[in-house]
Amino acid sequence: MIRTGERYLDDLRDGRTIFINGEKVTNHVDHPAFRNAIRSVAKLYDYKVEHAEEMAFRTEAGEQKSLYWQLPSTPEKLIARGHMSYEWAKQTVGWLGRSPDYVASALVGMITHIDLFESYSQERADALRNYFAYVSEKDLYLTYALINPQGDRSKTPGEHTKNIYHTLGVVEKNAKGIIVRGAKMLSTGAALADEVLVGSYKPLQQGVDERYALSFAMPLSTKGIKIISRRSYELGANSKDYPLSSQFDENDSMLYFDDVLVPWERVFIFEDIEMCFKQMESTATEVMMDVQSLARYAVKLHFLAGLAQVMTETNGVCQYPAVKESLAQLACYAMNIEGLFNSVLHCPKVYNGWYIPDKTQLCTYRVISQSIYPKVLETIRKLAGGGILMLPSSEADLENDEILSIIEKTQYSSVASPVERVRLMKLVWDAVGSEFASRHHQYELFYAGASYQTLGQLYKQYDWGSSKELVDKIKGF
Ligand SMILES: Cc1cc2nc3c(=O)[nH]c(=O)nc-3n(C[C@H](O)[C@H](O)[C@H](O)COP(=O)(O)OP(=O)(O)OC[C@H]3O[C@@H](n4cnc5c(N)ncnc54)[C@H](O)[C@@H]3O)c2cc1C
Repeated sequence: MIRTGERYLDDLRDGRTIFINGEKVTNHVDHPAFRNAIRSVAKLYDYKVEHAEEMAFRTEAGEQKSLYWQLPSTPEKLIARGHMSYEWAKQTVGWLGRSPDYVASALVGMITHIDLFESYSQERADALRNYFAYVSEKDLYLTYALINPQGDRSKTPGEHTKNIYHTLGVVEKNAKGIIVRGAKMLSTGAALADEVLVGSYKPLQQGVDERYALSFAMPLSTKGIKIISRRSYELGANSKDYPLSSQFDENDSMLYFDDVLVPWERVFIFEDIEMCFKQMESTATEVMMDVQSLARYAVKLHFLAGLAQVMTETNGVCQYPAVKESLAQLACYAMNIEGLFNSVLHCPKVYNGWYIPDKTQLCTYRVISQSIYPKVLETIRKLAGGGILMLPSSEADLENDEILSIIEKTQYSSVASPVERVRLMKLVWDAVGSEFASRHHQYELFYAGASYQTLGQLYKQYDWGSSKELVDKIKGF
């Protein structure tokens, strides 16, 4: 089936344990801290149903499924899923990092490498295959939690001797499954998704850290899973004052597992450090997710370039050569990423008959995206000047006749009305200066790993041999 927005909202009323602002929330779907972002996701589901021709496929059994569950058995299928992510990203103008196609793609990347899981354990591979069939059939929305809480980064989790369950680990195993306890650092979308996929992606030490070397998936409503939400940016955010925060705050939460039973049929890796590493490094997990990231990031950069252009038109500065250069720089960043997106879709590598995006190109994307984003923000801030602060405190000011009359006299633009100008500048602030914007800055810098990691991956992946051959060629003359 392909899920509708309504079905998603109904399913999400699952009684999960979620805390925010000192409160245990009972109905998070309608709670003012989460409800708008949840409805933005519901709209994505509806958009997909309305565009099922391009966003869904039929299985051999004739069943209709969302396109992000389709395995890339032909080059066209890889291209189609990339275009689907791009279309979806356009619906949120690139501000929802973890739309449901993100972690679904990670699972697809594991299934294309199911042989690796089979060589590790037939039972665990069967669990993964059955889980994939289940979530794709129900069209569930997954988040993931890979990274361990920082604690002391000079130590591995097992060396946190004051509390070895600071990090999520196994307490015991029994005939039914495993009992796990401890935290995962962040799970973006934990308030929005149905289930969480857990993995481990920080160095673990053989003989010390086996209890943390796990991968499994569970519904977020499972007894014992406690979702500790960060501050909500949509809470109290008027859509006119905060047009992005109020709709697309996808939330990041710490997940605490308070002695949670994970049945064996949901365990994909058990106490195996090498396999945890391979799950991310030797499958298509990351590269399949990265296709969604690239699509979203390209759309976001196009949006930001467009926003800067409209802002400079409104301020009457867009004709200055220096301003045009800054705008061209923004267009250049957007086109650079757009080009990489197209290249990734059209230059796959073949593995076991699957068309897999090229890892070197995607490692390059991660590095470039981290270095571009701060520059984009700085460019827009420099173009903005003080106009993004010379603004009424809130929409309420526009409803006060005395203040409105002053706003109408002072928010001058040759191309926009005073109120249009206020609304535009509020949008710019929400994109580059608000707490939501700041969180996005941090997201783009870290969601794919810290820069020492992304650069390290690219260093490992790059074809140094071919580069050196070029050097040898010229050395010979
Ligand atoms: C907004 C946001 C959303 C996120 N969502 C998710 C999510 O949904 N799921 C998930 O699993 N994770 C998520 N993350 C976590 C993200 O994957 C991590 O932030 C990232 O992997 C980096 O790990 P860290 O934060 O522990 O930083 P650390 O590893 O602690 O690194 C922080 C800094 O310390 C220094 N440093 C640390 N170790 C080294 C070293 N060995 N060598 C050199 N320098 C070092 C570097 O300066 C580095 O930038 C999210 C993060 C953010 C910011």
